[in-house]
Amino acid sequence: MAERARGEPPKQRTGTRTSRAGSRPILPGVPVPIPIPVPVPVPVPSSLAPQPNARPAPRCRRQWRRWGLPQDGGAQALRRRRRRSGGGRGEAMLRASLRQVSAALKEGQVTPTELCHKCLALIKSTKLLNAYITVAEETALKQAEESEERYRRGQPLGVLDGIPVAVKDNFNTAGIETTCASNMLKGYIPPYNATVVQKLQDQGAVLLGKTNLDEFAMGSGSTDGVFGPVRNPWSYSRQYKEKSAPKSDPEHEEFKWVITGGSSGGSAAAVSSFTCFAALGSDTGGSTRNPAAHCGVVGLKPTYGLISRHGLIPLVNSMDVPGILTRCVDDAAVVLGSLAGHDPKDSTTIQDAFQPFELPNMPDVSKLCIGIPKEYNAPGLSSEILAVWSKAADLFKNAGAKVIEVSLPHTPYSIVCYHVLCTAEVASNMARFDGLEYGHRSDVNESTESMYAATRQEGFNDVVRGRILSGNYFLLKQNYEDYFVKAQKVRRLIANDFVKVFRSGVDILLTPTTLSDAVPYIEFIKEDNRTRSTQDDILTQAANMAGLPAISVPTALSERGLPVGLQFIGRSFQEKQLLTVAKWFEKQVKFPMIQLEEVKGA
Ligand SMILES: NC(=O)C[C@H](N)C(=O)O
Repeated sequence: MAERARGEPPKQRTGTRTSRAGSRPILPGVPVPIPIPVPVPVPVPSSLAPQPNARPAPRCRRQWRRWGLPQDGGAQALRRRRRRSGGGRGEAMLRASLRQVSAALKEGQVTPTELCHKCLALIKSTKLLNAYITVAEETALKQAEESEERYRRGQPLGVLDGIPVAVKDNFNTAGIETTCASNMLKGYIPPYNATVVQKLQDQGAVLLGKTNLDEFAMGSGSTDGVFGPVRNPWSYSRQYKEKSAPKSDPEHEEFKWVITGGSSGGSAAAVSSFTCFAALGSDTGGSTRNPAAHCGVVGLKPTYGLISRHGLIPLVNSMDVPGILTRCVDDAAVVLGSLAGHDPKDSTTIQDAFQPFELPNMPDVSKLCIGIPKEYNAPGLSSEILAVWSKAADLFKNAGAKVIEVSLPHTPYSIVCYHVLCTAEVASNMARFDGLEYGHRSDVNESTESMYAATRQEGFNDVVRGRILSGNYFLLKQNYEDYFVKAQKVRRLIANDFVKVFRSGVDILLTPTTLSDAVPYIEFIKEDNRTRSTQDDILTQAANMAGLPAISVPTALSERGLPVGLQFIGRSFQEKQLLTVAKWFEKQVKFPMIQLEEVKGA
């Protein structure tokens, strides 16, 4: 039976409603004006050093050390790492990439059970991060033993055989509690696996547990779940502590830590803190890419329809996709290969079988056209992120790619449009939680109506109830045309913007993922985090409304010593091209991983 690791209860939010920009409240229904981009001179973060000759980075020991990328499938490099780290079996493995650890498992350098024990121990010692809601220790060890048996007997192996993974707690897992971080579903043990969970297990993955999130994935902070907020592992990094952790704030000592972003913050923190090698998130308006950017990991949102949603507890059916969080782009390609393809249980999935692909070792971007959408220089974008973005564009130019400014003119409407469509679908999706079919049922029983009302009052937090209220308002007969139908039309315009740009010859769009680096929790709860969340999604929502694939790649460390990610958006079902460009970029920027010792001290 699954054992739970839970954090403190959510803290009360206080304070006034202001936007991140500090001055510009964003009201539903009011389109956001786009400012003329003003170039601001800012220091270039050192981890994004200019690369005048954009040759692919040499595949040398130094590069491997920084990135942990495999040179020989990874086994040889892992042996070296183990020697350097004093020979601790498993310990050095934790920082390895999924591909490296897979090679090490095949070479017998480590066994699935050793690896599983190491991950479980690290989950315990990093409990403060609150990344996991449920740690499925028994199930994980059983799966690891089964995998070990397959290795021992020389049986056919899956691509993820013996590799510890984690899954966001809004995917159904047979026999393991699935809560959506909500009182409504506490204690719910699904009788079946989501298709993606089943596919992970079919490939031999070891499921360590279920990761924390905002209630029903509504939010961009991972602060709004019933099991408490998730802490960003980078809060404990040397860089952050030296550069910006508030020095004296005894009253709020425990809130120096920064948020992970969300809503898949638990998954991002789990991958970033080395407790698993890959994790599933979900992405409806940016919930995989946003926390990936804040936690310094790769976050892939695939094309809508490429991966089955069956068993993912729905938020916005027309936009939800399972997301993939890994430590490098190559790993994201491996996980994508094991999840993608038609599912008879989800009629929105592609009909064709998906051909898993390997990314080229030396990606070449010199023949590509990279589009820089000017509207993504949105209100509230920090000057530091603007600088990282423009530096990244220079990298592509220096590599011989054509880099042009493009316009996606309807982007400013995406927040409003998303708000109407999201809440309308939320209102309809949440109707099933009525105290009869699933989850919580109130003791109030004077009448059916009072039971319904009390169940939903006790079961949902105010973010969820707020969205249900807005959604029902937009769906009222007298409002439907003015809001829902109009938003559908705007969604089409937003999608058409992308079509036009890609038809004009642009291969990939390059944008920031978030408006700023992660903020301390204490600051986050002082402001109205819903306004902040809404704003934060402006750079990611449009890809969901257009159904396009997008990936956030960790790029630089901010002045405060926190990760900054950039986003690439590709054409529908062109994941191979998208990931190839992302891999090239990843090799150029050499983003530093956090140290295992720093995380352990969390
Ligand atoms: N899962 C998501 O992408 C949700 C999105 N951040 C929202 O609050 O609607």
